[in-house]
Amino acid sequence: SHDWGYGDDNGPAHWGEMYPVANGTRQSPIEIIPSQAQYDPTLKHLKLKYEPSTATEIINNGHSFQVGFADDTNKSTLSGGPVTGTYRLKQFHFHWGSRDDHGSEHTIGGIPFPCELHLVHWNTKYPSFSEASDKPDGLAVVGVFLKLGSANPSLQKVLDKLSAIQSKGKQAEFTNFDPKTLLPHHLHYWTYEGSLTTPPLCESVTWIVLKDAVSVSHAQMTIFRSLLFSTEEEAPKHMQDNFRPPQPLKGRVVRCNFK
Ligand SMILES: COc1cccc(N2C=Cc3cc(S(N)(=O)=O)sc3S2(=O)=O)c1
Ligand SMILES: [Zn+2]
Repeated sequence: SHDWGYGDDNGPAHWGEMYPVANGTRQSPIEIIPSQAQYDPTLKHLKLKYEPSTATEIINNGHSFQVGFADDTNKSTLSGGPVTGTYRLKQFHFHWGSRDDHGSEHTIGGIPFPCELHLVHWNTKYPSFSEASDKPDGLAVVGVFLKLGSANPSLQKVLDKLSAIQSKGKQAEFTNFDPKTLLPHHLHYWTYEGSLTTPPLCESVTWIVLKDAVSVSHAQMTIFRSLLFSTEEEAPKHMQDNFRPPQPLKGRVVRCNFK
């Protein structure tokens, strides 16, 4: 089948041909305009509880790389914040640019960051991740911006593994890692109802985008770009610019838990 990607003939502008929901009413990412966000005093603080031993493997899936987590228990969960109930951590992954002046999916006041981290959680009211993945309240994704600055030692633990998964389809063991070490100190956030930012683009995501960014160095950004979209057999294509541009808000309101 005509595989989706980020190229000229299979990139975001073409996704609607295979996935009509691409033109739906709650698509992601969006441009976040801080002055237009509504402070909601009823929003709870975000409760993230991650157990490092639940990290299992790191995979190059040909679109990004992701660190997967064992989700058969409530050892690594998200609760509170804008959601009701308990959501289990399934995986985290990133989106980044070919240069340091762009690469994130969400933007703030039209400004992009070089990289954006997504921590994907699913609602335990459903029996499994795949059951949850297409329900309106099925997923909660925490988005974290990475801004250029000093090298991030916690991120480096993940980047050190990328040489083992350079090509599409490669995976390696990856455990004893606490994703909390990738988060900023304060968990102030914007939240809105959206979608997966890649096919199948399901409108099943409660987005929780953190206001504070964490650091990444230029040298670390070049390690992201050393990954390949291509398999070992194909002509090498550097994995970069794997982001979808902001989508129409279509009347949605973005709320925040900070003034
Ligand atoms: C059966 O549904 C499934 C099964 C396996 C994987 C996925 N996914 C696909 C895309 C996708 C995009 C995400 S993002 N960038 O918005 O955080 S998260 C995510 S996923 O849920 O892991 C869906
Ligand atoms: Zn993502």
